[in-house]
Amino acid sequence: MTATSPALSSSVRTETASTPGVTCRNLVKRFPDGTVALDDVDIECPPGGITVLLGPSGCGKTTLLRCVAGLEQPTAGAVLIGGRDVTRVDAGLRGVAMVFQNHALYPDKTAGGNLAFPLKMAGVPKRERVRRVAATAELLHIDGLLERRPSQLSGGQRQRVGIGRALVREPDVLLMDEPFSSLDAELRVEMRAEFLALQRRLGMTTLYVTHDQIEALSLADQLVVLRDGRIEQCAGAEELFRRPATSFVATFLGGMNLLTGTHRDGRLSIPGRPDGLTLPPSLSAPDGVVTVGVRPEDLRPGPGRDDDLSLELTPVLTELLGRERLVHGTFGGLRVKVRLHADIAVGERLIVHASAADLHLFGFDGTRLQEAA
Ligand SMILES: Nc1ncnc2c1ncn2[C@@H]1O[C@H](COP(=O)(O)OP(=O)(O)OP(=O)(O)O)[C@@H](O)[C@H]1O
Repeated sequence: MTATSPALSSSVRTETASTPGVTCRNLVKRFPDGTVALDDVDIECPPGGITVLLGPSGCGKTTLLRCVAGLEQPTAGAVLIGGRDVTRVDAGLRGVAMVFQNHALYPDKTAGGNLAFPLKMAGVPKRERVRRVAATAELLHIDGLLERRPSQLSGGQRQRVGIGRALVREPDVLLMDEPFSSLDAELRVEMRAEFLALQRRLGMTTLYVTHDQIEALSLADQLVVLRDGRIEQCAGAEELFRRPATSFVATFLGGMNLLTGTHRDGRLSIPGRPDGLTLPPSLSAPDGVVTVGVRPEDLRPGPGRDDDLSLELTPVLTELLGRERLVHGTFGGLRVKVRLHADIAVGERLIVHASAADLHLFGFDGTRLQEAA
């Protein structure tokens, strides 16, 4: 079955001749040393939308981009662009451009020279080259910097040139591999917003790799979480955050607390807590090993209500986040994080509650058990 998100942003275009989507069909990539980087990956990237690939280091994100770009040949499966099978088509003929984390600019060329280079290689006549470089530079606000070499540019300016060098080719498909991860936090947020506005304006189908969950949530029309070369979940960003399909997705996106124990008759026995935990009556969990998930921001101090889950924690560490604090506590042998507005002393008793509606239930194999959360 092809993974495609049911709840995509309205800004995603329907497929037209000018905006092809990208399909990865049963992609497998096994490297000569036996490493399986992609294991039967099916993704449908909607035309004009941003599909974000998210997952831990080594899960296959870059390999997937490289297979779409044509820089890597898959061991099995196919890549389709606009419905056309391009698996055996040269990278330069796919209508795809890639932006790398480290910009990969030519140090000896000026910014303008870097922008013009891919056009020169493609045999674009000089007049047209000059026109396109000027238009791209204006788009990215680097028109005053075209005479400078990369060493004379700031990190953000260099990355603008990197993006410009991809856009100047007017690609149908833009592939971005952690493009802003080397920038400082403030600039990263600024560049991300600028890129989003630009992508919405130009509407090229985009595959975007990131480690950063905030970046993933803010950019994705469709979010794909990869784990060990396989798709863990593919959905719209909000859907994926609201209803993670597995406990892995739940912890990876939003750092959900997972309380795993053995359930019987409304009580969850947890290692190190012989008294266990009483589950809210409305949470219908099967008997046996289950995991109850709750996000740090969904736990609150103060009086509990009838259908709440209540936890008595021992705080072991607190971190200041700004207005809030992240309190790391223990509950038996489990670690639990809570976001609080007030400070709390380490070692002090802390009782927190969560509404049943904010709880997520996963089975012994980590898959989601309940439909609504
Ligand atoms: N040329 C190669 N030969 C052998 N194994 C490789 C090769 N390139 C990548 N791998 C392996 O394939 C797996 C996926 O690598 P990939 O670079 O796609 O992961 P990633 O999710 O992009 O990681 P990161 O976030 O750290 O960049 C890893 O186990 C990696 O070691």
